[in-house]
Amino acid sequence: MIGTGYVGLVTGTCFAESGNQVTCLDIDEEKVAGLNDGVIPIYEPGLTELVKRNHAAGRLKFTTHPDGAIPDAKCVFIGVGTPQGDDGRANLSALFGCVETIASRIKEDAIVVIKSTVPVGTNRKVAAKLKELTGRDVDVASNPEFLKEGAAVDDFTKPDRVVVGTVRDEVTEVLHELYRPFLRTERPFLSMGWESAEMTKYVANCLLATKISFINEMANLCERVGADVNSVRRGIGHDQRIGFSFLFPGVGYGGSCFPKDVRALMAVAEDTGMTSRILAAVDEVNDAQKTVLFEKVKAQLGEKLSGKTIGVWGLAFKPRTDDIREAPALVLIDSLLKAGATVQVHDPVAEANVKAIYGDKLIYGEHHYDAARDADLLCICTEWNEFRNPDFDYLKHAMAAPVILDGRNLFDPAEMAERGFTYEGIGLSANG
Ligand SMILES: NC(=O)c1ccc[n+]([C@@H]2O[C@H](COP(=O)([O-])OP(=O)(O)OC[C@H]3O[C@@H](n4cnc5c(N)ncnc54)[C@H](O)[C@@H]3O)[C@@H](O)[C@H]2O)c1
Ligand SMILES: O=c1ccn([C@@H]2O[C@H](COP(=O)(O)OP(=O)(O)O[C@H]3O[C@H](CO)[C@@H](O)[C@H](O)[C@H]3O)[C@@H](O)[C@H]2O)c(=O)[nH]1
Repeated sequence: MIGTGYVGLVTGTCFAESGNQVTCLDIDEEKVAGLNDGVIPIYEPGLTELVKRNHAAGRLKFTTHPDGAIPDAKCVFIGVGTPQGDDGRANLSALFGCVETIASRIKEDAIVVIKSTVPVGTNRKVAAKLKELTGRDVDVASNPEFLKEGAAVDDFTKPDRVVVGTVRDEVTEVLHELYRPFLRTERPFLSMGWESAEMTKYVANCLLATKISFINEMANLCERVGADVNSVRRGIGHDQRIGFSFLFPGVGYGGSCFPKDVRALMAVAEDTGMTSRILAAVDEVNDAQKTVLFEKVKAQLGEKLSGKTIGVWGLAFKPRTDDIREAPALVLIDSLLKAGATVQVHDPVAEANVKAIYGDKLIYGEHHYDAARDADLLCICTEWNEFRNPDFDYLKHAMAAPVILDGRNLFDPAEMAERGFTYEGIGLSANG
């Protein structure tokens, strides 16, 4: 397994847990040294125990030396990052770097499996590159990953489906065998061509991102017309063609996947001479949604925020992760700091990652009540469970003014009014 990030470490560990011998290779020496000492570099529920158990059992190894990982492998998975490049396209330099590393070491009948999210056409290019470097046809398979951060182990071990793109049935069969332990509850193993597998990953993420931007736009409209988006959600969700999932309005989607994958698919379309107007709108609506809380802050406190103290609950792009990549909270924090506010923050696990960027520009509360203490206003950016049931009396007295702007709709506006708070969510209305 090349790459020990969210995808590589979870995949490698889960394959070890199902009895395979797995060696994880990464260029980050500190990360690998830590993993060999039982230090897990990311916060992901359930992962630490699994890594430690399989490492202790000798089924899971970590190395920075390609020779210690590749020559014996039957399958070489690539799970390195494919971040957004300057032009919006996926940057494949790490991935093709791996291809070079693999080519000189891979054994004759091994399969190279691309797990990273890659633009359509990449598997074909990797196969051509391997042929150029090795002088023979190396088996290449696309195996996109659909896990969500914060639920990664569960998603990997109980997938809704496994998708593989191959050009040879024998390769499909090896991968089916590998995934069989995770497909015991009749979950489908779907085999298709390279391009379809690559496209499946982007289409899944882009449809989910589209749902979020759609409901965010509708929530903003609800707010203007006095409707309540939660009532509307109930009104539409029971229609089985619509459903309830991924229709929670908020401060925009973040993370390392949706923003970059929407832009990467737009670039794929552009390369064919087509403009994806829907994806352009999804991206634009999301960027705008990340500014909604700041607009609400200004509506409450005015344009200039010097002398004002703002509390922020939640920094991670979603709960149960320490990942802050493209997190909406950071967009808000940047605007607050620029307007001169003193910003007090709290996140149950992502604070260290934020501190590494902002240092002493922010005040870090040990407890979420600390971030609200003496604040003129409190913003909620991530729906951590521990924020859902605060002691409202305590909070009201701890704050300089009882004003909450909730980017995740945790509370009921009518109840909040009764508790004596000025409270606004995203598309909520006291009219119900
Ligand atoms: N994070 C997710 O939830 C998720 C889910 C599904 C798919 N994906 C996709 O999976 C891929 C990986 O994402 P991630 O979030 O795990 O990334 P990540 O940034 O967390 O981890 C990538 C790892 O690869 C290592 N690396 C980079 N170049 C290397 C090289 N040449 N050799 C060995 N190691 C190298 C890095 O040191 C790092 O540890 C991306 O394409 C992403 O779009 C991510
Ligand atoms: O109704 C919703 C659902 C999600 N979000 C936001 O959307 C973002 C992404 O959330 P989620 O999808 O849960 O997290 P990721 O870990 O980014 O997972 C997505 O991206 C991964 C990487 O490609 C895929 O593998 C997963 O299937 C896909 O869900 C977060 O900022 C959420 O707050 C909303 O605003 N409203």
